[in-house]
Amino acid sequence: MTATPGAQDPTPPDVRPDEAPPRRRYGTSRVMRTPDPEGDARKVAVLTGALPWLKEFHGNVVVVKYGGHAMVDEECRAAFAEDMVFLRTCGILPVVVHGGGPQVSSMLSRLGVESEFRGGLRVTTPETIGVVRMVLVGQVGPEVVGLINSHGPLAVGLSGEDGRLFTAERTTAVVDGQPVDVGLVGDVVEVDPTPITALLANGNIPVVATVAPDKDGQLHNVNADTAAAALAVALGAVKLVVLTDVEGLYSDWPDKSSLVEQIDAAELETILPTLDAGMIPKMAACLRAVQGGVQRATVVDGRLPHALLLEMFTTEGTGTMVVPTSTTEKEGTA
Ligand SMILES: Nc1ncnc2c1ncn2[C@@H]1O[C@H](COP(=O)(O)OP(=O)(O)O)[C@@H](O)[C@H]1O
Ligand SMILES: CC(=O)N[C@@H](CCC(=O)OP(=O)(O)O)C(=O)O
Repeated sequence: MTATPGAQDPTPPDVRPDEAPPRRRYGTSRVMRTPDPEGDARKVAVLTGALPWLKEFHGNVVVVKYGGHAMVDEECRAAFAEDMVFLRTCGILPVVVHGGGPQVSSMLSRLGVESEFRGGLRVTTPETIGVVRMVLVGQVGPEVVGLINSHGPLAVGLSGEDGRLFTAERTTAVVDGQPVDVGLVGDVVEVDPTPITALLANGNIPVVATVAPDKDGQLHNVNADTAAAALAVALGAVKLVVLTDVEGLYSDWPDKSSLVEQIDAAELETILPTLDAGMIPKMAACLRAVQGGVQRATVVDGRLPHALLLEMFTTEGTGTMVVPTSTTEKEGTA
């Protein structure tokens, strides 16, 4: 894969929230606060605790994969949009790669086409690739852009086709260790990050839909986890955060007490062939990201409002964090 790293903009333009909070008034109308030293101490601890992470991420690219299953309810969707504007306002450079698998499946079912997945990848035919593009680029993408822009007019949508952001190459799924044909499904073999770096330099939040042409112009369906990892590597991102509909990776799925808090690349590579369905492309993407130089890749529960902020700005973090091989710390790895 060819890539141009180092897309960071160390001096992002001043990005202001759309409205300043109301000022407390002094003078004749006195504000009578109920004393709450414990509450105040907690607030101060949260704010000062975030400082090391704000410093670490400032001016750096963070790729956020927003899965179709994480776009669950209004509260979570609004929290996601607020979080993106929060990051940008702090001088961090979020790049959103969105999914939309459930939305594609629901459109196909309305058209009388049953969805089939193998090894976590949708079997995509010349007839259905148009529907995939229509839903991802024409429906889900604009919805995510609109959501973010209702909290600050920063988001701009594009797809792997725009400015030749992605070049795809036909790939196969892996089922029981064997390659299986899934039709017009691609892997990202080349990234030209110019359209993204231009948007970042302009203070925008790029929102990427994951269809991409191959070198002959044939459109392919690219799994959004896969595309997010390729983009994170190409942009030299410090972090990949994958928002989904589980707490993280369970070592003994579906046993909910088996959540993995941290796993290194070597260990993940060993267990990857044993994983199921949607977790295959997700964990393969995290592995690809850290092996490609991204410092941390984390799978986070997108059903919890602001889980992304918890993950990024607290020492404990949340979800499952993938770290490069031989990094063993948990403390201090938000
Ligand atoms: N070991 C595992 N740990 C957690 N989830 C798993 C595991 N194996 C399979 N899954 C399934 O993978 C799903 C997440 O993948 P997917 O549905 O593709 O999400 P998204 O739309 O966010 O990309 C979970 O909802 C869960 O049902
Ligand atoms: C090849 C392949 O499987 N493409 C995915 C693209 C969307 C996606 O990845 O959406 P989620 O992140 O919501 O699962 C699909 O057609 O469903």
